[in-house]
Formats: sequence, C-alpha cells, structure tokens
Amino acid sequence: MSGKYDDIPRQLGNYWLGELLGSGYSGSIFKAQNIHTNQIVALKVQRVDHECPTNKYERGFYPALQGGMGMPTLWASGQQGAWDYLAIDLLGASLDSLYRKSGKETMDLRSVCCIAMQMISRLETMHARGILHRDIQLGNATIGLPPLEKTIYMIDFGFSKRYIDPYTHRHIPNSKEKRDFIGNYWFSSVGVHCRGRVIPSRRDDLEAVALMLIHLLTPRGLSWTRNGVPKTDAAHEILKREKRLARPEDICRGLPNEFEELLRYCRTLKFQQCPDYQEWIEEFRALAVSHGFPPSDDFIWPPPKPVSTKPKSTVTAAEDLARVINDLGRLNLVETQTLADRTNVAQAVRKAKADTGKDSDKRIISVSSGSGSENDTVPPAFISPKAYKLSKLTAKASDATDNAALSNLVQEFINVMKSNTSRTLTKDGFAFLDALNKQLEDPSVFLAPMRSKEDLGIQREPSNAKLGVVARLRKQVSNAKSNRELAEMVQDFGRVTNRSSGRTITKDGFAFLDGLARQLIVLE
Ligand SMILES: Nc1ncnc2c1ncn2[C@@H]1O[C@H](COP(=O)(O)OP(=O)(O)OP(=O)(O)O)[C@@H](O)[C@H]1O
Repeated sequence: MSGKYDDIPRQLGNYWLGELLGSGYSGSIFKAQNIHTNQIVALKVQRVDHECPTNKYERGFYPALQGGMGMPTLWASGQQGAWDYLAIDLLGASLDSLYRKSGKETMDLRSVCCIAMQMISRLETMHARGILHRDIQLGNATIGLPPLEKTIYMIDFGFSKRYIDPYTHRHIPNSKEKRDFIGNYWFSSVGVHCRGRVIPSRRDDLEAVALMLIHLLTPRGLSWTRNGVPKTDAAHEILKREKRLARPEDICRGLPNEFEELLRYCRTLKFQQCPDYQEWIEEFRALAVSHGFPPSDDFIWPPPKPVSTKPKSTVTAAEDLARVINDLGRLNLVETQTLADRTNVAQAVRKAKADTGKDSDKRIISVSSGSGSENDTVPPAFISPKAYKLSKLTAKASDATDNAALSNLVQEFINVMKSNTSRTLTKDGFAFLDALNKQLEDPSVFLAPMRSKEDLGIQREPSNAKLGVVARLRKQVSNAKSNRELAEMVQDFGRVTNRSSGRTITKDGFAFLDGLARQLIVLE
C-alpha cells in the first residue's frame, strides 16, 4: 500500500490489509486476512462520504445472492472511521485482465461459448432472486481461485437494483421520467444507453452479455470501444450514435449465427418479459459441440490447444507436393463448374450427377458459404445446429419434385423455426425461402436471392409495415390459384421480413407458412 492509499488504516475491523487487487471509480479492493481465523478475503474499501456510496448498496444485495452458483460470499461488512468495507470471497482474475494479458485480438470460440453459458446462468440466478446487475462488463466477471478456477463469478453489485417490488411482489413499472444513465459505455444495452429507456430490466442485462460476447470475438473489439472512455459529452454523444446505428448483422458479420440471434432476441423482449435463459445456454452448448468442443461449460484458461484427430502423417513434404501436382494434373479444368452462388448449387449437382454417367472425370468445385450443402454429410466446421437443419431443408427443397414434398418441407421449416428460442430469419432461413420461391416460380430459372448484399444497405421498413403485409399474406394464401401466386407470396414474405427491424417470424408469419403448406397440397 502506498501513495493515495496511505490514509487507509492497515487494519479494518478484523481484517489486516495486504496487496491492492484493483480499484474502481468508487473504491479499492485489497487482499486481506482475518486476524482471528487467518481467512484470506477481498476487502472492498470505500470512503463513507463518497458521492456514490456503492458499498452501502452492494451489502444490501449480497444476502439475497448467497449460495447462488458464481455469487461471492459476503463474510463481513462494517464501517471504521471514514472507511466502509465489505469482506468478500477472494476470487481470481477478471475476464478483462485475462483477455488483455492474452495479447490476442479475439478470444477463442470455445472460451466465448463457456462464458456465454455461465454468464447467462448467472443472470438467471440473479434475476430469479429479483435482482438486476445493470453493470455487466468484462471487469465485473472473474474466475474463482483454484479449485474453482473454471467457474465465472459475478462481482460489483454497486449498480444493482431490485426489479421485483418486495412489498407487492410485482415487476417494477416502466417509466419515461428522465434519469441519469446507469451502466457502462461498452456493453449497456442500446435501449438504456442510447435510446433513453430509463428503467432497465432483465432484457438489458442479457443484451449486455450479448454485446460482451460479440466484443470478445471481434478483432480489436466492438468499434465504439476502440477510442477509450469518452472524456467529453460530445465524445459520449458520438459513441452513443455509433452504438445506436450498429446493426446486429453488421457487428456479427462472420460470427456464428447464435450471436446475432441472441442480440436480436434481447431487443425483441418486452420490458417485463423473462428471457428464456435455459434455451440460450443450450444454444451455446450446441454451438460448442458443433465445433467439436466438449459440451461442458467449464471455463478453462488458458484455452487448451485443440487436439488434432488426424493421424500423424508419415508422408514427406516432397511426396505431399508430388501428390498435389498429380491431383491437379488429373483435374479437367475446362469441364469444371465453379459455383459462386448457392442458389445454383442444387441445379449444378443434378446436372453433374447426370453427367457422371457419361464422364466420370467431371468435378464440381463449390465456393458457396456452406449454407447450401447439397447432401446429408456431417455439418461443416462453422455451422450451428439450426443453420445445419435449415441448410438440409434448403437442399431438399431444391431437389423436391412435387407440391406434397414442398408442403412437408414448409412444415419442417416451421418446426425448426418454432423449436428455436430465436425466431429470427437468418441467412440460412432466407436460403430456404429462396429455394422454395425458385421451385414454385420456375425451377429452371435463376432468381435473385431475397437477402442480397445490396439489401444490407437499404433503409429498413418500420415493423408495422411488416405486420400489415404478413397479415394480408396470411389471409390471401388460401385463395392462391397457382404455384406462381404462391411464389410471389413467399417472395413478399421474405422481402418484408428482411426489411423490417427484427427479421423475426411473427404469429401471422407462422400462420402464413401453415396456410402455405396447406395450399401446396390443395394445388398438388
Ligand atoms: N472478490 C474479488 N477478488 C479478487 N479481485 C477482485 C474481487 N473483487 C474485485 N476485484 C478486482 O478489483 C476490480 C474492481 O472491483 P469492483 O468492480 O468490484 O470495484 P468498483 O470500485 O465497484 O469498480 P468500478 O468502479 O470499475 O465499478 C475488479 O475488476 C477485480 O479485478
């Protein structure tokens, strides 16, 4: 202890202060030892007259959180002279310091999936006990000390708040009354931070977790975190604007779909709505598994090196090169089709299958994104379970030869979308609608995809526009007289869902799809 900590006594209550572990806006944390029991704790020390007496608030929340997985124990608290202290479990490094010390631009996917599972579970615990955290960030999540180093703990409940009124046992009401923003610049939800929603609720804690996960997977982090903490109001306004305008599909580009879906899901939740924590934990578990990682949510740091399942090669580099050159020589490049657009894959595969009989040397090189897989092989490396199911449906839709088959596929599509927590249409969902549209319109012609790159730049229609169109489609679908009319409806449905905020399939949307499956049979 030295410098600005000189005036803190060496002993507070029964605790003898040791090294400084960290300090924040409102106080400092020291390693400390109980002089009677020798127990080592973390002592959170703050001036009694601090303008933001977070220790006082925090000690009020600990009793309700005791015993919860990943919730530290409060061993003692008190005041001595000018100092207020809380003695809590001594924990390990914060995620922030692990991330910084790793020196990497991004965190590995397995670690991020484990953080996702554990953080969502921590929120479930806190929320089940009627408490919002309201300051979710990397510095407020730490790992435990051995043997608990695989568990992530929540700390810093100085901004926490009860959202269940202790007297009425009801959810606190929403309000539009202007109040100061509480939270942090990086991860507080866009609604609370940038759109002036003054009362945060469970959805905002979950959105902060989603932003934190995306940040960890983004090289150099989310764009609005790159210039450091804003020092002026003007700089803060610029940051808020950037955060507000950042669209989920842009900040999640290149990441597995689950991250964009979680972010969108949070933003569709109503003020009082309880998030489906377990569904999301399972989503991230499935994502880890689909990438060949174990299903456990144990956070192992540093991340273990991936174990190669390939047998060690005994082939020398020269032999390898010779093999590659020979293979290249055998390729009939003049006859090879290179597919740059997934909508052509199924057609080309059919053609190639037909051709194989005539000339077995022809090959197809597909450079599609993987969402248009043409057979039922193992899922490719970067694909989530939902994406995998949808890509299979897309391939089947492209191969379907009658309305009855298409009707079954629409029904399966509805089931996949409904069995998922997030009913957002992702690129794989759009690929299925593209394939369906193409089959209904004219399987032999090329149709532009409904969610093209150019679409990403267009102005979004308000969600009420979507509601109107989808409600109309729902009513009209049973009157369609031809597949071509159905194709137009599928196209309208895809376009309006793409352009509306949320891209979520609504009740009307599912009713339209149900009607579509029925009408396909009628027109069979
Ligand atoms: N129980 C603990 N065990 C070990 N280290 C801790 C513990 N609690 C906090 N720390 C360390 O101290 C840092 C600051 O802790 P905390 O966020 O609780 O303080 P704060 O004053 O409320 O900070 P801020 O103003 O940033 O919210 C943490 O990031 C962490 O590194």
